Amino acid sequence: MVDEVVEIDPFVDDPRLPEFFGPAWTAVLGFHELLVDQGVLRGLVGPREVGRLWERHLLNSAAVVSFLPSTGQIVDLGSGAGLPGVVVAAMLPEAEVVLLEPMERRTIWLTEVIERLGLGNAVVRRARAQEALDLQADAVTTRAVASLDKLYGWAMPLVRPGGELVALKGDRAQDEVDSALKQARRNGVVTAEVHGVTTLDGVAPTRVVVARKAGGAGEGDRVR
Ligand SMILES: C[S@@+](CC[C@H](N)C(=O)[O-])C[C@H]1O[C@@H](n2cnc3c(N)ncnc32)[C@H](O)[C@@H]1O
Repeated sequence: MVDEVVEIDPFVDDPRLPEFFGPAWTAVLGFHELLVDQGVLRGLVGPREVGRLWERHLLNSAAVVSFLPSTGQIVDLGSGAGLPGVVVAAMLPEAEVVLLEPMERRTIWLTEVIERLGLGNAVVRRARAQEALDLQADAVTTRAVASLDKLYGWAMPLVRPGGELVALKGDRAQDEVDSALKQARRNGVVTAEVHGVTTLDGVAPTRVVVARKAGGAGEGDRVR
């Protein structure tokens, strides 16, 4: 009789990881350890996710980084366990990353994580997006929070003119973009592009939606 099956993460000792994360490696590895140690216990990740933390969560989070500015303010809307925000803060040390999360229990975790990892460029803000309208970020990231039609209304008011929403999405990303055109226009989105991103060979590709807000130099004022 087997009580518990522990899935071994196939990427846990992958020698490509330190090179992929570069100077962020120590912090990202530390974040992985904290999630393994306390993530399930504190209700932040499901038990089955522990064996998939690298592929489904940490590398997946890293997929947004190439679409983000390296300086300025980035807001991670609905940060939860810190995905993708903590990974973004580790990989973009010159940017200020606001981990925006309404649930107190999760903000306590996020505060502990940034202290333990020494991420001086990250701050935690306890609020729903609709309550954080003073923010005017260069970019807003988000993963697993809501469908794009709802996200546009929550995220775009927090994006400065010419800034962008960078959303991790699944296989239906293009469908979401297509069915949220009205909400895109209403919220000042001028372009919405779906990018397929592969972080490491052997890791399932992910989709990133980049939606740019009107107001940048040389842009029209309607979604394409
Ligand atoms: C399913 S979790 C995803 C967490 C994390 N982004 C991830 O990918 O693991 C959704 C998170 O969004 C937060 N959330 C829900 N509605 C929100 C809102 N209106 N503004 C900001 N955060 C919100 C929830 O509290 C929760 O932590």
